[in-house]
Amino acid sequence: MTDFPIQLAFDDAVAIVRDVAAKHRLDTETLPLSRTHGRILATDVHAPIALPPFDNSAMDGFALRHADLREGETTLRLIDEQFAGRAREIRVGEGECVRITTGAPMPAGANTVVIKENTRVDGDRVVVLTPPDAGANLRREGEDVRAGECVLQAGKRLTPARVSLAASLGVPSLTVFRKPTVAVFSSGDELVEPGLSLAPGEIYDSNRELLMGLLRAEGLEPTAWPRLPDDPKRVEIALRDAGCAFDLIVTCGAVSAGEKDHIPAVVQQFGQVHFWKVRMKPGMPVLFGSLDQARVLALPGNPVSVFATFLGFGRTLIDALQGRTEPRPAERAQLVAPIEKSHARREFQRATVFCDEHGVLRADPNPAVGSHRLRAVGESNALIVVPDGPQRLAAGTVVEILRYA
Ligand SMILES: Nc1nc2c(c(=O)[nH]1)N[C@H]1C(S)=C(S)[C@@H](COP(=O)(O)OP(=O)(O)OC[C@H]3O[C@@H](n4cnc5c(N)ncnc54)[C@H](O)[C@@H]3O)O[C@H]1N2
Ligand code: MOO
Repeated sequence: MTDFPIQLAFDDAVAIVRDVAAKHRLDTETLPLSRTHGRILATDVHAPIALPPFDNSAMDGFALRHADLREGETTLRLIDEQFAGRAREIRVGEGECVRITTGAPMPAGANTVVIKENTRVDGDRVVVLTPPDAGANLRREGEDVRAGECVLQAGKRLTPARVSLAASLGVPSLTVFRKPTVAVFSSGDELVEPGLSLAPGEIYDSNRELLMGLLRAEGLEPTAWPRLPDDPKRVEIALRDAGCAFDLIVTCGAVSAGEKDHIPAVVQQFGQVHFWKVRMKPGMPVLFGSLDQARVLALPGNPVSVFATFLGFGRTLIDALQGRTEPRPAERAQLVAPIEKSHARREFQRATVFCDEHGVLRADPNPAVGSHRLRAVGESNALIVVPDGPQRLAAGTVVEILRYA
């Protein structure tokens, strides 16, 4: 008997990840706007000013009083000019107009802008060739944002558009959740650094680069720890060290049933296992736990399993630690070829997702079988999520996809 769930369903495992991470949500920090890109907002932002902050011209032309215009041509007297920049004290009176540029504040008295191309200028006379509609080419104060409105909500990811919205409101800094610090471990006596030569039985370490890249793609700055040998004491010391210093430990390998799979024992003995082994394929031996101040995501060593478990749990964990409440957009695509499976586990299959000529997103499954076959991951750009239970999915069936490229 264990005091943690084992062999649990994928959705139950995701729920545990979300729950545990929410309880260990990271603290907040206030940063200048330029450093908030990609971060999760921790407090709502209310607009300190309206947007636009004043009525202004949408075009280069002449500001005028619409009531002065007649059918056909109208000649107005050019009395001044107002360019984008500080507002001058100008008033447009009857039969008058003011030269104006895009973004310049509307002078008092004017309510319409005629674009330059619809005029003929002769000294201080401006002939309006065809009358614009009343209020044409104006951008009204507050039409985009009213002062005091909540424009950005806590829990949302700061995209470039959202950061620039804060900038347009004159907000110089934002309070965001801290990014988790991450230690990455690969483990196994068979692993060799690319560039060195292989002795019989050895392989190159590919998972470390895979994890470093996947974590960096999430906006994190992972630290690669020296590779772990298959030595229980060394595994214990390294993981416990990292547990004191990092928010998140991501390991790969040494988590299954082999004699050299030491990671579960260390987490169990010195920390807490939240679950071990999930009904998924590949990635079944995945473990989630806590060690000192860190959450531990221990991924199986097979490269494709690393991929499936990172996309399946890693992203959820990183989001929840950072207080993200805005869900990532769910994506679906139509199968190009049928998929059949007889086992009960949720399966993650490599596929190439593309948009066909009718604008329909389609997923072409990659026929490679085996969680060691990394090449097929590189040749694909998404994982198809094949639901729990035996399935016979015909071509054309709409399936969930997890895109990674
Ligand atoms: N008797 C059982 N055997 C296995 C089980 C099981 O339940 N009972 N599970 C299988 C499954 S499923 C997987 S997945 C693997 C996972 O095992 P581990 O997480 O303990 O990983 P390792 O044994 O250390 O390695 C598995 C495989 O991946 C290669 N590997 C490991 N690290 C790297 C790396 N950094 N770069 C490239 N390749 C790596 C390693 O050499 C092995 O070939 O266990 C099954 N066995
Ligand atoms: O499920 Mo393992 O993760 O087959 O490769």
